[in-house]
Amino acid sequence: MRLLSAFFRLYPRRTVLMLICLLFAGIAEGIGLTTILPLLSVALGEDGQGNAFSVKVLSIMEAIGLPTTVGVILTIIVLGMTVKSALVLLANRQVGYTVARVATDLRLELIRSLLASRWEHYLRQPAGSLANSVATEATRAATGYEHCANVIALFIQVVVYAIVALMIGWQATLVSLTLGVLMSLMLFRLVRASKRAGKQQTRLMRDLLSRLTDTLGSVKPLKAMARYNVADALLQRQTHRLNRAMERQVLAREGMKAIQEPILTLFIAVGLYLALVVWGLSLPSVMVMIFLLARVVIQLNQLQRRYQQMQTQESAYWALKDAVKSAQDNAEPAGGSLTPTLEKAILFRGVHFHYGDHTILNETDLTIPAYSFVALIGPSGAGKTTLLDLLCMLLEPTSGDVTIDGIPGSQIDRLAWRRMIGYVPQETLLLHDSVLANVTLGDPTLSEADAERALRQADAWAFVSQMFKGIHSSVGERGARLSGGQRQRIVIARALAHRPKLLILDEATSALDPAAEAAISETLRGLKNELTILAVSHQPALVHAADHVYRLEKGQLSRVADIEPLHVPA
Ligand SMILES: Nc1ncnc2c1ncn2[C@@H]1O[C@H](COP(=O)(O)OP(=O)(O)OP(=O)(O)O)[C@@H](O)[C@H]1O
Repeated sequence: MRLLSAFFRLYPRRTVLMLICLLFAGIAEGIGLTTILPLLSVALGEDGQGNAFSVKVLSIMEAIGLPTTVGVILTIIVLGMTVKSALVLLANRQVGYTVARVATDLRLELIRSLLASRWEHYLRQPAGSLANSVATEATRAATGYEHCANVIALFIQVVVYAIVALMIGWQATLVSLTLGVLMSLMLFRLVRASKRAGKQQTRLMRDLLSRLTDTLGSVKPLKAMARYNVADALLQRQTHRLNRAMERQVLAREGMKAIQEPILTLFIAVGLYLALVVWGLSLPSVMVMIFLLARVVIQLNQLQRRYQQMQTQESAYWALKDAVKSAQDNAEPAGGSLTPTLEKAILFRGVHFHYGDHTILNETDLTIPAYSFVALIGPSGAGKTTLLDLLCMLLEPTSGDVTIDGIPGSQIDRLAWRRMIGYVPQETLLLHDSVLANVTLGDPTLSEADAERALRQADAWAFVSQMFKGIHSSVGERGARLSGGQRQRIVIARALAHRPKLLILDEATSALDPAAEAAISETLRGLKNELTILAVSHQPALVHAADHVYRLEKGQLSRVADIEPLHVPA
């Protein structure tokens, strides 16, 4: 019931409304049911000599001025059931809407909290696991709410039937109910088995999708080296384990179904034997009892099955909530409130940064004058990307300060600063969409003209305008219809589309041939009047286009005075 209280806290209005509808539906049904026995008494002409319960109901009807005829009693039964159905419909509507809401809210909560988390935390999240949470777990968690609502609805119905049955013959009902509850306790092992299998499903599904996403992301080398059977074997192992978890769920669910009915029927038979033979109740009373207790049996069956399903799905909800909580615990600290400008310079002063005991930057000083072109070189793993991450305020220095136009990073509105940056990463990730969508990323403030300008600046317009539908042509899955160099130019255009004040290029031209790289370097030099450029590169043309070149090595940053002359092939 932890799940119910969690949903109640999240959706109090909807849950209360649903509960009220179900409660009144139960009362309406109860009123309908209480008149079944009096109906039989009247139909059999017992007229005041039937059992005590019928006599009481009929006298109440007379007291409120209702004729005790078969027609009136039947009308009460029909009305009771109609009102009950209408209220159940209202309750189910609330449940249906809430189920959709639960899934949407959980998805949004997870995505928002992850995007607002620290960069180090985000990097630790496997992409497949995130996709699984958004697709599978959110849906399973929402279904959990549906099962939870059904458990409550069935519980109310069982209580109503039991109350009416108790009024007719309390001993027989009590015996049947006690035996029914005993049976539920006996079958509880199967509920626990389902819960365990559900938890396994959640964990295995996460692992499988993480592995699948990684494998699909690197399928080309795997195919080229004929190594995909290794990945395939791994995926198959995980899929089989998942399959076994699902089989355990089916076994527990079907086992419960198969065992429940005969045992409950046996208990009802015991109750009826006692009613008919031992306590000698009248035949109409026993007939109504059969009807009511049969309903109690069916509802109890369903209640336990729904509870079992709720337990199976519950783990998805808690897994999602844990992921959200962990992202929230790792939320980026609130930055400053000052609006940044970039008119003077970016300064690194005595910046120190380490990953664990691995020092990346050691008392580093760096000046990037506004409207200049700075290149950063250094061996692989020296910490160049880390320095860029510090500049984007994705990471924070362990000590020292990064200032923008004299304002320390901690006082700057971090999001406003990032909006001033155009970032071209090492990996060129394109969406399976048009060139235009890839450049604007769906930003409604960017027009087609902005995209065209950016494509021209990135030296991409020549090949884009040659494509079948020009800027509206699809780039294919991950940009598969373009060459590596063309993909890089699209990504550079994306970084320039919103007219950034600082352009950061992290090995952004590594896939270009020397002539194309020289052309882009020239274009970038031409942009210097509009923005500041920091390029991490080993490419000669970019390094030669820069005003200042720095080398990062073993945690130390040094200015490179002389660059070898550049030879660009004709
Ligand atoms: N999130 C991380 N956690 C721990 N260590 C990391 C993390 N990111 C990078 N590193 C380590 O920090 C060092 C610097 O990495 P970084 O990516 O900044 O180097 P780089 O100079 O950009 O390398 P390359 O030129 O190969 O891209 C590397 O040794 C790397 O293994």
